[in-house]
This record gives sequence, structure tokens and C-alpha cells, in this order.
Amino acid sequence: MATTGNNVDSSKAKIVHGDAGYVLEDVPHFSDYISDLSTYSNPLQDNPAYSVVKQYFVHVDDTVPQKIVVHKSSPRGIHFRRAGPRQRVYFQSDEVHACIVTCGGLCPGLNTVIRELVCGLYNMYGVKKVLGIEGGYRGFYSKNTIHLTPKFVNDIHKRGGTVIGTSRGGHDTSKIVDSIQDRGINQVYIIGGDGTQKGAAAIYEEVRRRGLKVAVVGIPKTIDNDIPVIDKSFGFDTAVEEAQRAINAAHVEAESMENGIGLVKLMGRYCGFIAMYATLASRDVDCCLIPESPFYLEGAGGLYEYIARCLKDNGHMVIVIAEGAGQELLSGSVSSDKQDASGNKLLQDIGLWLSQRIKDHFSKEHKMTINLKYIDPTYMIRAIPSNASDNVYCTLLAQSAVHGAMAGYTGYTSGLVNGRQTYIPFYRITEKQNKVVITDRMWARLLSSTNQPSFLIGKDVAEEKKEEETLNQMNQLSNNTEDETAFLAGVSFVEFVKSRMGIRFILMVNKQGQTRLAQYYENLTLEERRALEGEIVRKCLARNEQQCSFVEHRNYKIVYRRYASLFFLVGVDNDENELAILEFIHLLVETMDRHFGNVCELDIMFHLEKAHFMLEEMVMNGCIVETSKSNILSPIQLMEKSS
Ligand SMILES: Nc1ncnc2c1ncn2[C@@H]1O[C@H](COP(=O)(O)OP(=O)(O)O)[C@@H](O)[C@H]1O
Ligand SMILES: O=P(O)(O)OC[C@H]1O[C@](O)(COP(=O)(O)O)[C@@H](O)[C@@H]1O
Ligand SMILES: [Mg+2]
Repeated sequence: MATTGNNVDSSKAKIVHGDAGYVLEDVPHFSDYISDLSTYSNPLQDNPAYSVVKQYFVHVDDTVPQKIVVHKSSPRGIHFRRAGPRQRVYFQSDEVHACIVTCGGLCPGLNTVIRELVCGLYNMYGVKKVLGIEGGYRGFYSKNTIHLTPKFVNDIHKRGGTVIGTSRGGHDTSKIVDSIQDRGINQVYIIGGDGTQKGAAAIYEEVRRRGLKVAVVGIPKTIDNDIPVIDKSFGFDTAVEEAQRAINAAHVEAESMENGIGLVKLMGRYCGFIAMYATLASRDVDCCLIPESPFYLEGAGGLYEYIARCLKDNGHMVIVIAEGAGQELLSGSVSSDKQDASGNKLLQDIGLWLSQRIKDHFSKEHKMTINLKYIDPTYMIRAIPSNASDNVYCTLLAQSAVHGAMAGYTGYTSGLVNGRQTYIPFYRITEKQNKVVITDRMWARLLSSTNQPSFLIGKDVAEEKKEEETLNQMNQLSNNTEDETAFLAGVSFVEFVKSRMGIRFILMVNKQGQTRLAQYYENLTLEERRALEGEIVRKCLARNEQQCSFVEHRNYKIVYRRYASLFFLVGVDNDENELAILEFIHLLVETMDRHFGNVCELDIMFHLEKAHFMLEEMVMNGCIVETSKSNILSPIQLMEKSS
């Protein structure tokens, strides 16, 4: 097994490769940046409760695969270090000074995790100094601390919320690390969501830069279940269970009235897991709307038509909507760029808006009285204590976090992967958000359980057919020659590309509007890119096939084409030749087709690096520099051969 070595750059991944495509994405350890560390035998070996357990200590080579379904010849893929107690520890019991902080929104189970951290440290490792940092990150430098003892935390898991308080915003890395240093803290347990874990990563980097022997450990908290890699977040089950009560109420109300509609709004800022699971669990829901699956109201296959059908067939219906769904419909009427203190977008109330629209529509268009009851239990589902199974989950998470810190690991999030506790490097947790994949079986199960429209099918099938015809026509035009001397509207493509071309960005987006690949040739911040992509995608995807493939937006001209379920959008300077850009898009698709064989969204998602290599061969600094498919693909083929 080859390793990148002990002195890895802290900002880079610590990767270990093994046979058969085995990759360990390891987490940092004190020994990566501190020399001459003392180690001690783990006090658990003398603990009567644990000493009887056969093979209690985790083997140094134990890892957990991220991908559990594999084929005979598929590579073994990414693994994470298995969590659990190690034979040697890097702290003596009385040397440990731990602290716990909770950040971001509430979630059932926060108090359970706090309780189990305190009791785990105390009972397993004899640690007596545990501080609670009050009120989130800003508490490190602006608030009091609470001394947490097993007695203090004994009953807290029976209460919702967090006994040490929480907040948004206020993350100031150097002030936080100053406070850690001043107080002599050497284990920091940070409980929070995606934003919090980014903050934890920054704290770890600074701790490491200062060469401190301080373990920085994240414990993932999110009611929305939007943290990637882990199986699910603690509190999620509890939230789904509580959501059932609201759905039941909506159902009872709806079925008791003529033309009754129960509309329930659930949490889910960017993803619809709570709504999806609550719907699947309940079976009383006729329609579930989530941010990942855009919907529309009017016309064939739209929501109004479906509501009318449900009312006609059953006399009532229940709709569940995640708070982040349909925001693009709302922003068409009133736009809001407001953010909370952490920089999260503040959402508009889709539930209220939709209720009003449904009422208006049925009274105006159908001259029909409907009885709509809008139920908004959003905060109720997250302010409750965790249920029994979440309590056990919280216990395992907290104990795993403690074992890792005692064993000298740092810069990791403790998380469940395929049913096993693991240590996951921060960058894996923060690089993207977990979303409902609407092409997965789970969403298909939901669609088949509710019978709701997919809001895509009819329109899309027609568009796809049309696309195929256009593709054939384009193929005839370009004639597929190696030197790509296709002429379009009298323009020689090769001649054209020799002149400087102002490509500003290239996007590949699926029909749900999710960006699958983005390549920019100008300097834009991540926020600017997100905003720009949102605007462009909304604008282009809303156009019908009768409209031309060019739109002007801000100071760009956007040239786009749809190939089956993928949109290719290229932003260019206003004076560029649109037809040549269309030809460029087509060449890109043909090149990808040649490599992947009928390129589809999944090819791009799973081979993003290859798609980027192709673009790098074709475009440099916004100018097209290569048009031969063989030349574009030859570096990739070489790479594949050598691996
Ligand atoms: N990119 C970031 N870098 C550093 N700290 C961050 C970052 N994003 C959020 N935070 C901090 O993390 C804390 C919680 O973030 P927030 O987004 O409100 O909740 P959550 O962690 O639950 O997603 C806040 O104190 C915020 O300042
Ligand atoms: O607590 P606030 O600031 O009202 O925010 C509500 C948001 O918090 C959440 O519960 C979860 O947010 P975080 O996990 O990012 O803290 C969302 O579902 C919801 O949109
Ligand atoms: Mg968040």
C-alpha cells in the first residue's frame, strides 16, 4: 500500500491507494504535523464494561467503503477510516480539556449528542474538564462558558433544542482559535450542519497552522439531511415522524369537507428529504413537491389539472411541499435576495403563496369552492426531542467522535457510512450538498405511490423526439469529418475559430436545472457564479422549442442547445457569431459521444474530470484552440492506457 506520507499539505487530501482500485480518503492525525508525541495505553482496556469485549479495539487497517454495491470487476473505490477506540491514545485523561459548541438551526438530538459527548469523555476516558460554549461560534469570544458534567447533562436528551444555545453567523476563525488557545482547550467538538462544518474546517486549518495539539472534530447535524456521504443525519427520523402528525391532521381536515385540500409545508431549504420520506411513510399524500423537482401550475400535466382530477375522483387531497420547492415561481413575482447571518438564502413562504394561488384558480377558472387548510409545522418538527432510534444513533456518533480525538485524529467529521461509524475528512462533507436524486428509485417509488404528475414527462418526450431530429440534421451538416470543416450559414468553422473568440463560460445542465458541469473563462466568485447560473438556467429552460437558441442576458449572449436530457449553454460576448457557437456545442457533444458512446448526464457526473479535460483541449482562455475529435481525445486515451 502506498501512502502520500506523513507530511501532507493540510489543505490537500490524505489519500492512500491500495490494490484493485482501493482508495482510502484518510483524515489528518497529530503525527502529520507534530513530532515527538507521547502515546498511552487506552484506559478502556481496564474498564470492566469494555474489557470483556472480544476485539474491542479497531484494527489500524479497518476502513469502510463508500460504495457498497459493486460488480465483479469494478474498482473497490473510496473508503473512510473506521471509527472506534484505538489501542494507543494521544492524551492522558487529566490532560484533556474539551469543549462542545452547537451551531446553526435546531435539530432533534442536539442535547443527546451533547450528553453523550460529556458522558463518553467522562465514563470511557476519565475526562472531567468539558466546557459548553454558549450560543454557537460567536460564543467562543463573546459569551460565557458552562462547565458540563454528567450530572448536568443527565436528563437533557429528553428536551428539544440545545442546552448550550446556538446561533447563525459570527464565525471568526482567528478569534475562535485565540480563545481555544487562551483557554487551553485541546479537543473541540463542533455540532452543526454544512455551514458549521465549513467553519470547523477553517478552525482546523488555523489550529494546524499554529501547530497546536488540538483535535477539531465535527458532528454532522442537519434536519434537512443535506449533508453528503453520510447515510442520514441524526434527528431526521424524529422529524419525519413528527411530520406525520401534521399530515394526518391535513388529511382529516381535507376528507371531512367537500373539495377539501390539506397543504402541509415541511422543512427542506435546498432538498426535499423530509417531504419525500414523510410522504412515503404516510400514504395519505397525493402530491409531494420538492426543490429538486420543479413543478408548474397551469396547463396539461400541471398542478391545477392534477388537483382538479384528485378532487373529482376522491373529493379531497393532501399536498406536502418542502419549503425550498417552487422558489423560482415565487421569485418571478417578488424577488428576494435576503440572507440570514450565515449567508443562507432566506426563503419566501411557498406554502402561503401556493394556497392563495390554488384558491384563486379554482374560484376563477372552475367557479368552484374549495376548502383549503394550510398547515405549517416547520419549526415544530425540529424543536422536539429525538426519538429512541435517533437517541441511539446520537450515542454512537458522539462516542465515535470521542474515540477519534483521543486517538490523535483531527480535522474530521464523525459519520455513519453504510451502517458503520467512520471518520470523514472535512472537505468531503463540505464540497457539495446532499439532494434527492429524482432519477433514483426512491423518487420513482414516491411518484408511483402518489400518482402525481412528474411535471416533466409529456412535454419532455415531445422535446426529446424533436431533439433527435435536429441532431440528425446537424450530423448531416457537419458530416463528421476529422478536420471538422463544417460550414454553417456560410461561416467556415475552422476559419472562424482561428480568430479570437470570447467564450465566457460553458455550462451543462440537466432538465431539472441542476448544473452538472461549469467551466468559466472569467473571474467570478462562487456566489456570482451561482446567481448567474440560476438566472440563465431559469431563462433558457423556460423557453419553448419555437423560440430561437440565443438569448441576451446581462452583458452576455447565451447560446444553448438541448441534447436529450442535457442542456449545453455557452455564454459569449455580445458580438460573437451564434451559429459558430452552436457548431462548437455540437462538436463538443460529438466528441463526448465518441468517448462515452451516447453521452448522458451520468457520464458527465461520474467522469467530470474527463469532460473537463475535453474542454481544456478545446478551449483555452475563452478561445477555441482545437477542433479535431481525435486530437481532443488522445490525452484522455493515453491516460486511460497508462492507468
Ligand atoms: N463558509 C463558511 N466558513 C466559515 N464558517 C461558516 C461558513 N458558513 C457558515 N459558517 C458558520 O457556521 C455556523 C452555522 O452555519 P449555518 O449555515 O447557519 O448552519 P448549518 O451549519 O446548520 O448549516 C454559523 O455560525 C456560520 O457563521
Ligand atoms: O432557523 P432559521 O434561521 O429560521 O432557519 C430555518 C432553516 O433551518 C433549517 O431547519 C436547517 O438549517 P441548517 O441545518 O442549515 O441549520 C432549514 O430547514 C430551514 O430553512
Ligand atoms: Mg445548512
